[in-house]
Amino acid sequence: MLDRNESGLRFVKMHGAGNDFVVIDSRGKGGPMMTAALAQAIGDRHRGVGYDQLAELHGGGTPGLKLDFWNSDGSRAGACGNATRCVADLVMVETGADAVVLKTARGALQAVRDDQGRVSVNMGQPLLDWQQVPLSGDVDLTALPLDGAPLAVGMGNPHCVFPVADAEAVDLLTLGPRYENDPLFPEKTNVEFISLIAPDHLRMRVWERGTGVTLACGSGACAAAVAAHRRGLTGRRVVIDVDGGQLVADWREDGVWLTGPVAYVFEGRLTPAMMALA
Ligand SMILES: N[C@H](CCC[C@H](N)C(=O)O)C(=O)O
Repeated sequence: MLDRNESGLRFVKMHGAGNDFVVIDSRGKGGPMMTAALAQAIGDRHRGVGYDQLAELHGGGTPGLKLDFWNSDGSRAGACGNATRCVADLVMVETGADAVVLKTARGALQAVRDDQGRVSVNMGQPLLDWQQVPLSGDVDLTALPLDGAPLAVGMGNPHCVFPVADAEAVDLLTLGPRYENDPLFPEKTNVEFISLIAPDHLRMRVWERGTGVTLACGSGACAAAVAAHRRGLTGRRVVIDVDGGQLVADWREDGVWLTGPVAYVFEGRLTPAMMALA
């Protein structure tokens, strides 16, 4: 057991609309320390802390703050909109600023806080070429025998978005893993089912690559907004009802802006026994 004087690796548990994160601060420590084995151990909801994504903040100074993402199965994620919003809030609280730039595999992402305490991040322009999503070839997904004629959208990570009549009725536990692992997606994919509530309002349920069913997915919300707009279902700005709350995705000239709530849950320290699993 850790006593009060013993040091351990500190973390903060946060969530954005129920999409939950362990945030590890490795600033000023000579680089990131996370390994796939440790990420997986911390991600275990029974033997570890449990999370949808782990976000490790590192770097700082002139090169800037950097953010890496891990899924609970120990795989890496190139983008995570909700964790970016949460960590941006954490940094803004610390600095007193109301804007911050975080460098991710997706690029340098700009985040701002509004007067209701919600945090927005510019997730960049969607990647729509098959090589960039990526898909395994130049295939027209609408011609495939996949239910609901999906659209593939890259947001720094792959998404397969199925517009369906009723997202509520979808068997997520069967269809999610089926499409996640379809050979059409060489890096696997996140899977979203969306249905139209109004031209500025969608319902979305999500199966995340490397994690499973989650209560919300920020990059998925961006991909859903892009897919729905391209299908002619919605305008460029949509409110998206997810299992854990509401997100807003707004496809602007400078990229897809994702807005939503952030919440702090607890702080903790990982024991040496957990760290030994690294
Ligand atoms: N929850 C995240 C996305 C995680 C994506 C991850 N599951 C992947 O492998 O791409 C979000 O808010 O954008």
